[in-house]
Amino acid sequence: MTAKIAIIQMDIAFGKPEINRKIAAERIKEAANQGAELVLLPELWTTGYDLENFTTIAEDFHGPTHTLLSQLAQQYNLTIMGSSAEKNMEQFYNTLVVYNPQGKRILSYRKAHLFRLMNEEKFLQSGEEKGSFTFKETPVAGVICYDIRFPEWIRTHMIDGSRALFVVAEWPKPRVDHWRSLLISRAIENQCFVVACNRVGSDPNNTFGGHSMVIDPWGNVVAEAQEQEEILTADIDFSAVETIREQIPIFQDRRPDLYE
Ligand SMILES: NC(=O)CCC(=O)C(=O)O
Repeated sequence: MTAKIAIIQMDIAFGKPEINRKIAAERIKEAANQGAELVLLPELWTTGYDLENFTTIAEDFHGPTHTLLSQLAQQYNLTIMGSSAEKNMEQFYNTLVVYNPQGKRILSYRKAHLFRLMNEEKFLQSGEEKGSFTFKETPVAGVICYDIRFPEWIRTHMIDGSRALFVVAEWPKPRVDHWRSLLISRAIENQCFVVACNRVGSDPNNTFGGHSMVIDPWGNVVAEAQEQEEILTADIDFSAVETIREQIPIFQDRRPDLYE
């Protein structure tokens, strides 16, 4: 099973969902014209880290961001994913959603590991559920930014059979070497594709590093953006995962009796 993936590496207008929705809709159209079947938007792509204003700009699943994603997914026959500010019963979450080509929301994954350096724990609740879903009949998973520093969390998704890990992020430029190394490590140790979308530009507190990437299950970087806005595309062939898992059968050779 093969798929064309598009990563929308974009700047984000701080606390301005309407502007971000307009720009993202244009980029999604461009990606669709390039033949993309799955489009990845960054972490908190509608608001950025304007956490203090989440009381007014966060949305439930009936809000304009979700209506737009559902409509665009159907219009362009695409799967679309990205995280945004979720409001639920006066609680707030950083939530990754996936809309399928029928416009149905098939995943809502709340970020499990909140990042203190960007004050998430002061404003947000963390999630408890995994980010597993199915894309083109293939089990895959999605997580959010800081989550990639927790290999044990990623492994729980891979033990369930995932063939690809999708990551959305707002990862600051000073740690972009960590971003690259962590993503490559997650691909090698889990023998899966890693498809990762970071933002570019700045907010009042950080400058973000870009370097969105597609990595194959051997750990080769098959596509990588630089530090400007860009639509990065790649074709991925999920059968490569089986080939590598047969060559070095780590999932058979694990010793959970020693470490679980
Ligand atoms: N938005 C985030 O979770 C950032 C994570 C990060 O920068 C890190 O170094 O980890």
